[in-house]
Amino acid sequence: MEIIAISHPEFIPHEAHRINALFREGMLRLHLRKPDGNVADLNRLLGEIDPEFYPKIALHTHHELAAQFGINRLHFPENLRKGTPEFMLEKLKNAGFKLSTSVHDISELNALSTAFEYTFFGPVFNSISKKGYQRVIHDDFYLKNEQKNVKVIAIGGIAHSNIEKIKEMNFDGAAMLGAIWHSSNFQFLNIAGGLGPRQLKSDLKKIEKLQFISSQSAEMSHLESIRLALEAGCRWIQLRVKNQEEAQILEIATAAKSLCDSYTAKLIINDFPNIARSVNAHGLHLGLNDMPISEARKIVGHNMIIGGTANTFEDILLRVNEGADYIGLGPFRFTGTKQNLSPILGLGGYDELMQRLVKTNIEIPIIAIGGILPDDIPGLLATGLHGVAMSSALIQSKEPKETVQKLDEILC
Ligand SMILES: Cc1ncc(COP(=O)(O)OP(=O)(O)O)c(N)n1
Ligand SMILES: Cc1ncsc1CCOP(=O)(O)O
Ligand SMILES: [Mg+2]
Repeated sequence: MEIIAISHPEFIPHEAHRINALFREGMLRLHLRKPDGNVADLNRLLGEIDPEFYPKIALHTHHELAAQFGINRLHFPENLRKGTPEFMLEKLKNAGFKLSTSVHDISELNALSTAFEYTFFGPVFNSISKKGYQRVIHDDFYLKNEQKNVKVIAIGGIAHSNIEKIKEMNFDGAAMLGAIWHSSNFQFLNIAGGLGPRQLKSDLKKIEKLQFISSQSAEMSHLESIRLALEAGCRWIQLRVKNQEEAQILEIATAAKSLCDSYTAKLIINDFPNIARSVNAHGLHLGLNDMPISEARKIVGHNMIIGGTANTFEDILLRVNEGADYIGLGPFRFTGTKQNLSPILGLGGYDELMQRLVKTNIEIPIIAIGGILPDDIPGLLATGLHGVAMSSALIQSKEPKETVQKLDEILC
């Protein structure tokens, strides 16, 4: 659940100072919306905002200021969107701009260009700041995943007290205006209800550092391997069932979900978006030969983690563009757990790829996978990656609890 702030529509006293303070308190994104503001006043305000926050600002008007301030987020209000040809939006996206827009008619949501990262939709409640701006949905409204082409952020009358309702309605985030600027308390974390935006996002999309991959053998079923990992202390589990009917996998997934729930562990389903959705899993993992991530999003929604496999730098770029939340990069070395392995990367391969990511400013959690042993982890972490996924090393460990404890210490 993302919380986005929208500026006061007029220029207000000490505005830059307030904006800087809100960013320092944890605000992640500000939409600078001054519908009647002239370019000189907007220029002055931007000049007074701390440049470290420019990457978190989206411009609603006077997009020509973006280059001068190094701003890469552009918002297209409804009329501007309708007057901008698709090729222009694509061109901006390909040039590295993050685009957003606003929609007021729900039927337009699933026809939106995927050049947009997200859209505002509303008013979902009666507006706090705009008198007479009445809500367009009812209390029992539910936004179906099939209705969305891009992330949908609720707008209009959003306050701390109704954020839970917004989550229940299946919005991907909420945009606040009146609750911020009409509040006597300018502490952003208080306004968002003690749930800072970082925390709200991290609750749902936090990427853990140790993922256990289930496996089946003559001695152990998938569910038994998952129980072993949970008992050992692992709290991020991937159910990876091969060569079984989907109906049977759904049955195993349902049992895996309640097992994980009883240990407050997160469950990722490998390969099957519909099963991930049916069992309300925490996430889904897709390989390069599985359904594209952008298509799977339409099934599982934007609140579910989707991991994508990569073996090369080009694969990583593809996964990032598709909207993956983490990358399973591998294999590190040969493993019998998976058939048809991609080329082995070894430590040198990870080192090279991680350096290329830093050089190109790409930030996405990278999870190493494939034949990893506990002693490999310090070297892997030194390349800058986020965590590891393991199967056989945990299943074959003589003391799984001690092994997970040791891994947690290294990975924390
Ligand atoms: C964390 C993680 N990374 C990579 C994979 C491999 O996925 P894929 O390439 O689709 O191969 P299969 O696992 O489906 O055989 C993964 N499962 N998890
Ligand atoms: C699913 C997968 N993808 C690449 S290697 C691998 C298997 C990981 O298991 P192990 O840790 O036993 O090698
Ligand atoms: Mg797969």
